[in-house]
Amino acid sequence: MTAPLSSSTSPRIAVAIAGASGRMGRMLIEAVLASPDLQLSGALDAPGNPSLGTDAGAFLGRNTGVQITAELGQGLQGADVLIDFTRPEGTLAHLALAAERGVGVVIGTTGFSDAQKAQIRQLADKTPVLLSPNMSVGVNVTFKLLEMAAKALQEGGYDIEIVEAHHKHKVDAPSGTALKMGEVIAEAQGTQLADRAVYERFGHTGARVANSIGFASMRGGDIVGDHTVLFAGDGERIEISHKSSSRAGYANGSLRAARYLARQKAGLFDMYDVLGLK
Ligand SMILES: NC(=O)C1=CN([C@@H]2O[C@H](COP(=O)(O)OP(=O)(O)OC[C@H]3O[C@@H](n4cnc5c(N)ncnc54)[C@H](OP(=O)(O)O)[C@@H]3O)[C@@H](O)[C@H]2O)C=CC1
Ligand SMILES: O=C(O)C1=N[C@H](C(=O)O)C[C@H](O)C1
Repeated sequence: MTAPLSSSTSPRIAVAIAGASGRMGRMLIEAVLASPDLQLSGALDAPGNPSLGTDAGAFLGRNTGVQITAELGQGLQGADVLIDFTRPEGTLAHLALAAERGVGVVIGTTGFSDAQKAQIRQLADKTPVLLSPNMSVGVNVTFKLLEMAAKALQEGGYDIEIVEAHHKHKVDAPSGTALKMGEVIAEAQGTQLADRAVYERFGHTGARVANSIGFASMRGGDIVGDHTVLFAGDGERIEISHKSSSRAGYANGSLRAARYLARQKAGLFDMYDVLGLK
């Protein structure tokens, strides 16, 4: 299963990647292959994907000996941890088999419904699962800054707006990160995002609803991921922004999450656990 490293007594962590030919899948394969403590054990992609049957390292001109497959059992063979950046329905199918086999799952996929999140929580009773809409260290530190700002700015009538921009291929809006920012802020103020979120404005909207949290999404070109939270008061405004210029931060965070999950028993975790921010 996992081959020992020649220079170390610890066995390498066997990592499978789902969404292997996607934007994140490729970043993750490259990052795993560059990590001496990790071993690529499997690569999954969607049925019908043109990459099926090819070597997972072919896009790098490398032969890894791991073929991309749509057969879940084969993709999870020998894995300690699966890292999944696909779509909600794919992730849930992967997680169901991983939970049966006790394989840990790092979930980067966004766009889950509340019912799908409940299924993830249930399956996390059987295997360690880490769910985070953003694996980058910087974004998770930004969540903490927002927690502090939301508490400090609760009085004084500060209006809160969350603006995000992503590449033209992104299929969900608002981004998972923007929604999480809204949840963090609402919770820090002792409220629920569902009671405050305004996702659309068009036409004669009337004046801004007091205490609402507004969302706006832009899509275009190759923007990796920008998020800004605006706290707009009378006579001043505060903006807290994070901008990703590369997907490497997401991949590196995911590998840290995989190393963390490999040491856990069943349960649901997030990047605060990995980064010690709880
Ligand atoms: N948490 C984080 O830090 C980050 C999260 N994301 C999220 O990760 C996800 C993937 O993003 P990205 O890599 O840009 O997307 P891509 O579209 O580039 O890649 C998705 C991959 O998953 C495959 N796939 C799609 N549907 C299924 C399915 N039902 N079962 C199995 N495989 C499937 C796709 O195959 P095919 O093309 O054949 O459909 C493709 O190979 C998104 O939800 C995105 O929001 C992205 C970046 C960072
Ligand atoms: O689809 C993307 O690209 C990204 N998705 C995540 C999200 O929805 O928040 C994370 C990051 O912003 C990139």
